[in-house]
Amino acid sequence: MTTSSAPGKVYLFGEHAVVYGEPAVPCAVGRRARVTVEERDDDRIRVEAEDLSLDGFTVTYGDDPDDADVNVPGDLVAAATGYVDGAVAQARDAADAPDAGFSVTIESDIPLGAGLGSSAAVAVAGIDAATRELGVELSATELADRAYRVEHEVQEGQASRADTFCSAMGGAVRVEGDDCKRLPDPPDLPFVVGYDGGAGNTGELVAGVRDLREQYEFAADTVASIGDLVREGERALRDDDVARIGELMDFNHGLLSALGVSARSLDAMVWGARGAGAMGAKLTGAGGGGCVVALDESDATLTALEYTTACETAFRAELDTEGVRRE
Ligand SMILES: Nc1ncnc2c1ncn2[C@@H]1O[C@H](COP(=O)(O)OP(=O)(O)O)[C@@H](O)[C@H]1O
Ligand SMILES: C[C@@](O)(CCOP(=O)(O)O)CC(=O)O
Ligand SMILES: [Mg+2]
Repeated sequence: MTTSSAPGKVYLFGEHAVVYGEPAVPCAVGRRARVTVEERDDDRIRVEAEDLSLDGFTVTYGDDPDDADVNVPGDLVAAATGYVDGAVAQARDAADAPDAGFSVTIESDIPLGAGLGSSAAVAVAGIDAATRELGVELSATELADRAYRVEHEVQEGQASRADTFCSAMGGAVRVEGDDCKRLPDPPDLPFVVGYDGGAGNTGELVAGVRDLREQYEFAADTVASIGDLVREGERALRDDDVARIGELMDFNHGLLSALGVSARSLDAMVWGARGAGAMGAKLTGAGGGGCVVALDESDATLTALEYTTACETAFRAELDTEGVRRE
């Protein structure tokens, strides 16, 4: 039995635009997905995922999800288990063990589909645990690359390396196309997260931005402007200028909103945070519902979010310098 964990993340800047080759800066935070894998003596996969939105289920299946001995349609199971299936496929490939079967248990304190990168954390931790269970050790960069391929496939060919690289390496990272690196000395940022209790569908939201970008030149310009904003943000990070970082987060939220990926609940939380004096506030990740991230050293933003109707829970998040971890 082998267990690995990997962190979720918040985007300081650059989600969505990063899919089109602009830079982005995600930061790993101290909420993790833990994946435990045990090799089976048959070729089946059994997944226990209490947090999955199919009301918590246990499912056993072979190659065909329609065989699943669970009382829900095969395509629903396939959608919900896409990242786990992808992780298993990557591990089988890496270990040259195409018929390996696994019992997989997932425990996570990252809300699902909320922009905190639960999918990347599950993919990274899942590949690491499953390959180690088969006696193969991959480096963090190999894990990041294989987890990226999983996200790329599940998100139907539209994914960046940002979430998976950040989850595998930890810390604050910079991703631009295939060029991924850790930022050497990021400032200490007082992250506050507000969560509306909902979720957005990453694949659909990414497709919505792609369509707008194809339809309108000014939407393509908006994506390019996010790239300019991220480059300005990198200068602010180098200068430890937290006030400017916050101002740029506000601007980034506006540009994401123009691209149609915000939501009433996300806007309400952003304005709740700003009203409480946060240095900056924006949605994080794909949007549509889920989380916002704000910067505030004091407790004012946390308290204001707790009193914002749209907000289900609010919490502080610390930068997690550790990526994938062998438990
Ligand atoms: N605890 C978990 N157990 C099983 N699968 C999970 C878990 N957390 C995340 N996932 C997978 O990741 C998907 C959510 O990923 P995504 O839509 O990209 O949102 P995000 O990455 O922002 O959380 C879920 O539908 C599920 O397939
Ligand atoms: C919208 C996007 O930039 C980030 C998605 O993040 P999340 O899955 O919502 O946590 C997509 C991507 O980079 O693959
Ligand atoms: Mg995701």
